[in-house]
Amino acid sequence: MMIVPLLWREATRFPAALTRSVALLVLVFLTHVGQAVAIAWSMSAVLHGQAREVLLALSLILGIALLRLVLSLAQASAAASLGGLVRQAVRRRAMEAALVPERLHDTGARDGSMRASLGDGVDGIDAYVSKYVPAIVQLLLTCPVVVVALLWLSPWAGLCVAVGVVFALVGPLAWKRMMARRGLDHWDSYEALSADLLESLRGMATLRTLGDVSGTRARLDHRSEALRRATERVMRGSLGETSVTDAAVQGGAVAAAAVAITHAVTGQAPALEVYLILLLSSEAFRPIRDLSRHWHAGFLGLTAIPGLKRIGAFTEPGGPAAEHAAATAAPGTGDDQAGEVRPADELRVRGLSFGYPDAAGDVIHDLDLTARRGSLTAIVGESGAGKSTLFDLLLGFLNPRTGSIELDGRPLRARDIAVVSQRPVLFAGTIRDNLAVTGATAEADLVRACRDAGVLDEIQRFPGGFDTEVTEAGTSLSGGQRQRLALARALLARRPVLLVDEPTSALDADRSAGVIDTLHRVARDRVVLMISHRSETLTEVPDVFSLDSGHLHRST
Ligand SMILES: Nc1ncnc2c1ncn2[C@@H]1O[C@H](COP(=O)(O)OP(=O)(O)OP(=O)(O)O)[C@@H](O)[C@H]1O
Repeated sequence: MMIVPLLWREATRFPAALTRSVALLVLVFLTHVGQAVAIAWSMSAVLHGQAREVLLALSLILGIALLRLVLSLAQASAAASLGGLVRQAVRRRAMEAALVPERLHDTGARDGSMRASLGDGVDGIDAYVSKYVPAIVQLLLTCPVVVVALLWLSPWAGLCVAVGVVFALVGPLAWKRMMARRGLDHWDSYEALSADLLESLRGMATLRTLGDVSGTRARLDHRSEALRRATERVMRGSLGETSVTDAAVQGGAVAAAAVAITHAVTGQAPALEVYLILLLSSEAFRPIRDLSRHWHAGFLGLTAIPGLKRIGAFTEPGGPAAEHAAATAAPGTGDDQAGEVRPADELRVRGLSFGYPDAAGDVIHDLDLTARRGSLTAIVGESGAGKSTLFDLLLGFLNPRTGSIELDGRPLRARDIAVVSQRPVLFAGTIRDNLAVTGATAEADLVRACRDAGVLDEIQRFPGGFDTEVTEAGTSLSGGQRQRLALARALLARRPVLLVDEPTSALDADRSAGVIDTLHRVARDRVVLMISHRSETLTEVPDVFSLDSGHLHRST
């Protein structure tokens, strides 16, 4: 018996479903005990030639079997419903955490391992929670009752069974712990293979052009081999665990049977009692056999726990992630959604300093910046100067060591900001679907935003117009089209601050000038702050700052 408090807590979050599942399990077990008693009665009646009793006992056995069928079906359904509730809750929390990026660009999480945890990991804990947990409760409730009944019938037989039960529960603990340890390696291998496989599939074109297909195949083979070895190690541990449990169960039952036979031979007990000892001692071990079966089914869930913890599946909403999720909640739900942008005049950053925890010095040094509504503000800087870090600080993904960020004199909130990232993400669906994530659905709004973003002409040239399908990650559109569509989406979000990261990186000179014109226009009723590498596109921008190793200067 291995109790994992974290998963118990998940099961006890649904007390009604857990109680129903346990109660039905106990009833099913009672039908087994009842049937054992009826069989003992029928055999004793056969021995004594009591035809009427035999008939009665056989009818009872049949009735109990039918009752058990109904109860077993109800119990399976109760277990499925408990498992479903837990799965849903765990997945919901994981999704809530997953939908809050740690950084604008790189979150550090690998999609493949996330998928493995969210899919197979969550399914794995279902078996532990819906089957193993109720089976433990049932064992604790029923096993002592049967052992006491056996002690009453025959103290020696009861003692043999009691010792067998204790050994069956305690004996395999060391094996179970070893399996749990090996299981973690197994899960790590499984996650690593899933992550590598997904990345290889996504990057297949790049790998092919770099001539690394065979290298990738070798890496995947290596991962596969590691997973096979880890699986074998777990299976060896599992065999050991099963053998110890079986030895204790069989040993206890055989010893009790030997006591029963001795009673029969010496004539110490009537036939009915002998049969009862034989059958009940076997029934006493039934919950243990069930528990062992469910342990193997629920084992995958145990090994997935660290992965699930990493993605926040056991973290209650209410932490910083949830606050951020709430702050960036879907447009249409906040007070700043109705109608036009609720304007803000001034974004002011004062004395901002930040250093990464594992880095030697600060990346942003005592930075002051004011960006105003009405004119575009741009920040230029070399690669590594700290531009993305500054955006992550503005977005609240990183916490400054010192300094403040205010919008019109109050702290800047995540829901004040719309972002067009350097690598905009589009979702599988139509262009309209991608724009509708902002909550805006009116055709006139979509047309205006797309016109302002300079992408309307191209959309109208597609045969499907706004209903043209874009694939996952937007690969059916050009880089420039994706960027302008993302800009249209950000405009539809109606936030008072617009952050734009490298808006012209995927554009030719004409298009770049067009996008800068667009940003000038949208800056009339928003604070617009853009990052750029290309200072040559910023000749018309009045406020250009240059970021140099985390120090900000006004550009000349
Ligand atoms: N998670 C991190 N841990 C430690 N250092 C980091 C981390 N992320 C970024 N840095 C460092 O911080 C500095 C600023 O990085 P940042 O990504 O902000 O630069 P950037 O100006 O946006 O660069 P680019 O134009 O290439 O995107 C770099 O020296 C980078 O190596």
